[in-house]
Amino acid sequence: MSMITLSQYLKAAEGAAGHGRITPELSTLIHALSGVSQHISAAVHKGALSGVLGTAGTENVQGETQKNLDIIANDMILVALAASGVVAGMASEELDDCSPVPGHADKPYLVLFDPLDGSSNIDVNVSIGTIFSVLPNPRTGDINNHSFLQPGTAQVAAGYVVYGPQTSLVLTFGNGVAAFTLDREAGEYVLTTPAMDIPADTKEFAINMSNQRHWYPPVQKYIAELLAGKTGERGKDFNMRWIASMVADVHRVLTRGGIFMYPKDLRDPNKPGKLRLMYEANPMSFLVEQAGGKSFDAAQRILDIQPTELHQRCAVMLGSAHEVQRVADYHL
Ligand SMILES: O=P(O)(O)OC[C@H]1O[C@](O)(COP(=O)(O)O)[C@@H](O)[C@@H]1O
Ligand SMILES: [Mg+2]
Ligand SMILES: [Mg+2]
Repeated sequence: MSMITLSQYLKAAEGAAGHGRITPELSTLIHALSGVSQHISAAVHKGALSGVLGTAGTENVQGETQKNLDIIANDMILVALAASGVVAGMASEELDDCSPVPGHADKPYLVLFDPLDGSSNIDVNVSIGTIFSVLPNPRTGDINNHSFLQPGTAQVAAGYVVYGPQTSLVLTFGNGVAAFTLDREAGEYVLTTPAMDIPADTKEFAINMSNQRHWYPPVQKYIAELLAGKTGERGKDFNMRWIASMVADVHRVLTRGGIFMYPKDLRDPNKPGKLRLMYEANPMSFLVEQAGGKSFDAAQRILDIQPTELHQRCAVMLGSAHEVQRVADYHL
């Protein structure tokens, strides 16, 4: 089997004709993310030996307790992307406001990221990840929070790295989805799945069942149908998985199909779901659609949402097309 490295893949994309073509600057940006993710992966791999576990004792803008690794990964990505020379500004789950790169307001790209997704899993040795979304710089002067408020359809690239039994990088430029596996000894990612493809049908769902009593009726109805199994109206048994790292749950969906849901619920009308639109839902929705799946908040396509705030939340239902369509129809 001839091996294609990430560098070779990016070179080929720079030289491609038409839709698959990427700019050399975008290639540089992905190289920077690939490099820093290898450092994060190495730290995660060493765990307690690298001193990255534990809680930092601070809170982020959403009032969530920060883990040491949340802050370490955030700082590493900020430094790497600023040094790439192609990024005008960044926004992160761990920063209240965006971080413009001084003197680079004219550079072509803005990047939003969740530096460490699945924080509750860091200390218990379960898969975690980094999620990123790349937007064009609107070049309207200085970079501020408003520069980032573009719908998901504007993304020029998106992806994630999952730090699991293997470290995998999954990437889209809007021309399909490719997955790479980190070869730790060689220090590079190698293409292992050139075209991820989510089957339209599935027998697997992912939702935090402990929130069941808070769900709205359409989600209650849909999940009840799945739980009824063979003797219910769906006529088949469904299995359930919930890793509680979106990146790992979505990686499973991209690998073998399934539906992943984090619905909004009745608890707090000012909190429309748990997941963040700009650096969780949008990049994952771009990947899922590019792999043939669907992604909705309730009944609206997530990529069409016009954001109004950097850290806004939204409901998420994504994955196998027929299942996502079915639960979306219950919301109409
Ligand atoms: O604890 P819960 O309610 O199951 O939530 C799990 C969800 O929260 C998240 O961990 C939020 O991400 P962060 O760790 O980046 O805050 C998602 O990855 C995951 O899907
Ligand atoms: Mg997250
Ligand atoms: Mg996070």
